Amino acid sequence: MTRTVIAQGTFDILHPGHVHYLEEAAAMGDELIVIVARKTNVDHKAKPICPAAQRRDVVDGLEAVDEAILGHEEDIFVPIEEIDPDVIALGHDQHHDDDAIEAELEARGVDCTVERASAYDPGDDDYILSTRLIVDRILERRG
Ligand SMILES: Cc1cc2nc3c(=O)[nH]c(=O)nc-3n(C[C@H](O)[C@H](O)[C@H](O)COP(=O)(O)O)c2cc1C
Ligand SMILES: Nc1ncnc2c1ncn2[C@@H]1O[C@H](COP(=O)(O)OP(=O)(O)OP(=O)(O)O)[C@@H](O)[C@H]1O
Repeated sequence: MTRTVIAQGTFDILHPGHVHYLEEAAAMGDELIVIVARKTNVDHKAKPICPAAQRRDVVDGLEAVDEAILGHEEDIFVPIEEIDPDVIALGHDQHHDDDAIEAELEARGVDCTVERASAYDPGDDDYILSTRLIVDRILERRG
């Protein structure tokens, strides 16, 4: 049986931290589906610069990813119910609470484990491993 893994995030300006996260998530199963967040659901930080369809298309092009889809606008558990995954891979710094997600999955009858991916360590202090920090650097150098 195919073991399906879900990863999720904004993926506005891609960097090697994203690649690491998605490769680690893919290694948790046989198939990786990525849910790309809608702008309306990005409310804990600055809104993404790139349109949702563009962010989805770039993530979809990564080797580790079998399919990238746009998230639901209102209820983030609707795609999860439809896909019925075996694993949800949370990013190392994703603000979601593991226990709260597990409780919601149980309430909706989705039998799925929740795992945390690790932070990427490239062994090089020059790497910029955050969309926000890339934007800050652009403004500093080109603004
Ligand atoms: C299990 C799970 C499912 C999600 N599904 C959706 C979704 O359907 N639509 C959406 O806009 N955001 C969804 N999100 C939320 C975003 O992927 C994301 O966590 C947040 O909006 C952006 O923050 P981040 O990039 O810092 O993680 C989901 C998050 C989790 C943990
Ligand atoms: N350096 C990193 N190492 C491992 N995973 C990462 C790293 N950066 C981002 N991720 C993961 O990639 C997913 C999507 O990240 P997101 O789109 O929020 O980018 P971000 O660079 O963390 O954004 P920002 O810095 O603007 O908050 C999240 O699950 C996040 O944990």
